[in-house]
Amino acid sequence: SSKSELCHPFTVAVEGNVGSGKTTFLNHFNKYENVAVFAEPIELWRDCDGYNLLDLMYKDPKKYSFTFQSYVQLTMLRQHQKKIQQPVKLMERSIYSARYCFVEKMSRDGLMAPPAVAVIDQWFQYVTKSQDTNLDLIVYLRTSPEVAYERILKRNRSEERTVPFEYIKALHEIHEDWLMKKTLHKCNAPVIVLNANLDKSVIEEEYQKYEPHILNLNKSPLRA
Ligand SMILES: Cc1cc2cn([C@H]3C[C@H](O)[C@@H](CO)O3)c(=O)nc2[nH]1
Repeated sequence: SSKSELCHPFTVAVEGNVGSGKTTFLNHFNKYENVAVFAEPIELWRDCDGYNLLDLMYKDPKKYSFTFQSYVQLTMLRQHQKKIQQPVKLMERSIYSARYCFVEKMSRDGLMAPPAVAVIDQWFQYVTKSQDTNLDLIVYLRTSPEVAYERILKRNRSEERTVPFEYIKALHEIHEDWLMKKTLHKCNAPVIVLNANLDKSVIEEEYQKYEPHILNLNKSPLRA
């Protein structure tokens, strides 16, 4: 592979609501040796120097949203910066969904005070301008909020037990604004949209449809 590939591999972020099937998607691509897969560093969020920041955030969002999202931004930066040998890097979410979806939501809900949002945003602006966090492709696992919520209940992650449907519905709308309507902030890369409502039994075909794009096999630009 050329030197340039080693500096900046073809970087794909899979984005989507909570419960949109990102882990299933990542597992499908784990089998390709040309792809380095980076799941969300949720275990770091559950144990930052012994503190489960994810649990603290859900239990007392007003008090811990800034703390949690500040750490999320750091851990996502580290994922963007990780050097790999493979030509393709596939990440679960990105520093962009951290800022544009989750910080956005907490700001709108008044769970993160404006001064805290300002500090997170200053860091976000500095980091995305001074580091190579560029994405070459976003894969949007698009679900209905109902399907996403159903999966959250089935998965039954302990920290998510108190998450109300309204939160998932609002996060869905924010993802739609960002990735479909493109009215929320600028979108940093071409977006391919998958129908992630499909059941696990048939969704592999949906993945296969886009494998050439995700594995960067077509050198031609994305067809509209
Ligand atoms: C980038 C990013 C991921 C992310 C996940 N989360 C929450 C949603 C899920 O309940 C859990 C795992 O994705 O963490 C969050 O609040 N803020 C986030 N920011």
